[in-house]
Amino acid sequence: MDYLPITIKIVSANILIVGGGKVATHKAQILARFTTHATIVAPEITEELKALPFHIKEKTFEAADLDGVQLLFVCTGDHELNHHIKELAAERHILTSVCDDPAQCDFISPAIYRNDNLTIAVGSDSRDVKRSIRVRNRIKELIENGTLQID
Ligand SMILES: C[C@@]1(CC(=O)O)c2cc3[nH]c(cc4nc(cc5[nH]c(cc(n2)[C@H]1CCC(=O)O)[C@@](C)(CC(=O)O)[C@@H]5CCC(=O)O)C(CC(=O)O)=C4CCC(=O)O)c(CCC(=O)O)c3CC(=O)O
Ligand SMILES: NC(=O)C1=CN([C@@H]2O[C@H](COP(=O)(O)OP(=O)(O)OC[C@H]3O[C@@H](n4cnc5c(N)ncnc54)[C@H](O)[C@@H]3O)[C@@H](O)[C@H]2O)C=CC1
Repeated sequence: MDYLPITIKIVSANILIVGGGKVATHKAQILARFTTHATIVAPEITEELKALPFHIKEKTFEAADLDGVQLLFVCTGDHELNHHIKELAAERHILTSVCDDPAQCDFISPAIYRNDNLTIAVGSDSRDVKRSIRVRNRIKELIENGTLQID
């Protein structure tokens, strides 16, 4: 067990997503349910991502983009670049998640079901993300069809 499940107050945190493709978009869409305060940096950014209320920097990543960042999602499609960004972030003690390398993640994102203030977060210690999604979906279904009472 390498991961402690905690919930982090992010309302005024400086969050950066590097990458603007499919994965960055799904991370940003989930993040947008919790905050309007985040920055995206990538030379190519999807229209769905641009539609979110985040600060968009349409350019190649530079080390200076890490200035003041507290929580970092590294989501480019380039494995070597992701690794390099993680190293720069580690020097700056920034909590970092690397989308294509669980072993490099300081934190990992669970599959979330949220109902008002109740959050159910399912994780597999990064071992089996499809299982986490499956179990979250089952819990959601049981709650929404009334089989599992949460009140
Ligand atoms: C370790 C972790 C790190 C992290 O990203 O935090 C990680 C890593 C990887 N994911 C991969 C694949 C996919 N991940 C998703 C989706 C989600 N991934 C999420 C979490 C995590 N993913 C963390 C582990 C959590 C745990 O402990 O179980 C979710 C739950 C939460 C979120 O992203 O916020 C979110 C669901 C959101 C929702 O439904 O609400 C989909 C489906 C989709 O995209 O639709 C696919 C395609 C699957 C397919 O192949 O069908 C690959 C292989 C890439 C490859 O092989 O190329 C890696 C890398 C690897 O494992 O090596
Ligand atoms: N953690 C997760 O949940 C998942 C992770 N993955 C992994 O995520 C990785 C990314 O996949 P996609 O988003 O589909 O790739 P993609 O090709 O759609 O997007 C790549 C993004 O990286 C950006 N980029 C490239 N060079 C850059 C630079 N120098 N600076 C800043 N941004 C740069 C591009 O502009 C583009 O926006 C893959 O390696 C895949 O294995 C895939 C599915 C889910």
